[in-house]
Amino acid sequence: MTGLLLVTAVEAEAEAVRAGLGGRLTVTAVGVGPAAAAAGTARLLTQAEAGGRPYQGVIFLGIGGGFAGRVEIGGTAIATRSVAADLGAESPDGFLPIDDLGFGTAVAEADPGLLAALPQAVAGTILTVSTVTGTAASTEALATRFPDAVAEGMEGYGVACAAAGLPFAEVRTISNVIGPRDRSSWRIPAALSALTDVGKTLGLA
Ligand SMILES: O=C(O)c1cccc(C(=O)CC[C@H]2O[C@@H](n3cnc4c(=O)[nH]cnc43)[C@H](O)[C@@H]2O)c1
Repeated sequence: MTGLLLVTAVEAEAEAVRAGLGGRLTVTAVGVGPAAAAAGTARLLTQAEAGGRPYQGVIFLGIGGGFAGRVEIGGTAIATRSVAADLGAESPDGFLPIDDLGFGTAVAEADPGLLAALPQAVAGTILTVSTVTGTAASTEALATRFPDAVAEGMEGYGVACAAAGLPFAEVRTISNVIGPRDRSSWRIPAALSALTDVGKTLGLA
């Protein structure tokens, strides 16, 4: 596929994707968290537009946490939608997303055309969080609010906002189970290897 902007959060993820792409597309690290990733993506899109070679779509690729029983470590999750899980307001009656506050939407739908170019994988909602989930209580709260959520990361919704109407998709390869924080249990090499496999699929599309 030509004209696609591929972005990751960090350089190690970009290198992993590049290893699979075989030079057929470029991939750029745009920063960790929704704000940095949105700003970095917007800059790349603006530069391409100014250079007369606008992108036709944006795919975010990165490692992420997976909900237990929904996706395996080393597996791949594809977002049917990217949802900013902590964008809204707390209330005594529970969390209120910005959709309920009248400030737009916390939901970015994936583009069906881009999904068709991605490998077969576990599909579902991928949550965007500014704080990595790290307790049993917050994991349970998210799993209850989002029964179809398969994974979480820190950039997807931000990148989708920067894409501003361009086709968008998010891919997460799973480095860790979402739950009580235990950094020693993260399997980053397995997740990076899976990102290389995703890159191979994209390089052939
Ligand atoms: O330490 C390393 O070698 C290394 C290599 C590649 C990536 C990393 C990161 O820590 C990337 C930060 C990135 O990870 C995403 N992430 C991963 N697991 C979760 C999670 O459980 N909840 C939320 N985000 C997660 C996140 O999108 C960060 O951008 C380290």
